[in-house]
Amino acid sequence: MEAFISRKRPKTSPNTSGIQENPSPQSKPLPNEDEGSTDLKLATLSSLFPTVDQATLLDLLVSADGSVEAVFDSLSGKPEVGSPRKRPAASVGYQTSLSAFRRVGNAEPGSPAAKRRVLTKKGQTLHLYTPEDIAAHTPCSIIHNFLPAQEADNLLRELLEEAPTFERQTFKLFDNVVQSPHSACFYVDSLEERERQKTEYLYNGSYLEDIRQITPQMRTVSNKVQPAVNEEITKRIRTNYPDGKKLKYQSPYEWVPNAAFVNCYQGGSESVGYHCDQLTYLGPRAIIGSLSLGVAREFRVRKIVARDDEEPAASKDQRADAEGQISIHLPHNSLLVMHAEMQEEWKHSIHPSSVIDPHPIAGNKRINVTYRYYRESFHPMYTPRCKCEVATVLRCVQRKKENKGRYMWMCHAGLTPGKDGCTFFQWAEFDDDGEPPWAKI
Ligand SMILES: O=C(O)CCC(=O)C(=O)O
Ligand SMILES: [Fe+2]
Repeated sequence: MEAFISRKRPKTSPNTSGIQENPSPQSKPLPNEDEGSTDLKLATLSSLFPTVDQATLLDLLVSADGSVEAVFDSLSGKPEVGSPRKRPAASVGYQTSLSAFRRVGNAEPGSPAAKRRVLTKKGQTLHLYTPEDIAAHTPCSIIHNFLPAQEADNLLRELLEEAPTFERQTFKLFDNVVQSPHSACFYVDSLEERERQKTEYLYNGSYLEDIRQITPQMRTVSNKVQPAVNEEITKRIRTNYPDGKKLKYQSPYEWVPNAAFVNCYQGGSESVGYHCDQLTYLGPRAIIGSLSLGVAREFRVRKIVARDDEEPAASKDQRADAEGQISIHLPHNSLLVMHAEMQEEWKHSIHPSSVIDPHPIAGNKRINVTYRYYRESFHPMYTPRCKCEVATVLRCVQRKKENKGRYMWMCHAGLTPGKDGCTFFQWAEFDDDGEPPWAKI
């Protein structure tokens, strides 16, 4: 079984704008290596169960790790698996929950142990659509149709007008200077903060020149994102974390968005590669609220696999693929919350796509607003400085088993194109709430 999920699915994006979507997207065929085998399996199952719709069969195939035999068993009346004929029709066209079909073994149904069963396999991609599946299998939660339709459309229109002046960020990757394969711009709450940002905060070793003040519409939306994200955080702690307690270093205080990166992806080829967001100004166990507008795209996540120092250096791809990846589908007007486990333990990306459904307002563009909480105690005037005389970056050890989860301050200048930087290194200490020692002084 090479791969089990086709990226094809019934075209079902909700049309919240009330405008007719273009029924014939101008899209190139997708060179999808998975397609043949999955389609063949679906066709086989369709011929065996002509009354069961294709979306249900695909759900079942996913939950059965691609085994036609297991799906056949399930549909032939095995007790663990609910009868798909009794399933209510999905109100929107997303995949209905996999959980109804999951065999939970000895774990209590719905318990974190049952939920956290690894569904992905080496080299494969598990596609998730429903809030239940996303919360159960990733460190994220999603709210579909987050804003009133008109408000989402208006914000999209406004940001589409701004987007042509956005720039591609440049950064240093090993010895090369590379450009991000999409454009972005940074927005902050006030003009004073804009000035502070321009002169005090480094990003990839440089000061940002184009920083804008959030628009009144962005502020209104931010005021709605704030309580929604806080509610999701509370829910996540209660249902997913050991003993229903926040994680060590996670802030117990309210999440207050005061800055936002707005990203624009024009066409399916624009993307962002696998990365973790910078914790330098957010602190450990940061939480991010990410609003998607326009064209629906795939947000892919994968867990970082730690390794021993003695282990022979496996190839990067081998390690990356060790647990497969998960694709979260982000439709227009969805709010994704990246929870406290995300930045330290997982990587995320926006996957390039050969096929997109044009959006009635945005055409081939996707706009994304990532709301962030810059914590005062992580202002660069407080954080350690290196020999280059600039504030350092905060990193978390992710791969080396020995120190996994420890934080460190490192020289920023090594990230600046044209600069080498120094070798400054200092372990970072925080209290249980993620506050640095100077916060108490
Ligand atoms: O476009 C997205 O949904 C994600 C963007 C992202 O990862 C970032 O801004 O750090
Ligand atoms: Fe990111």
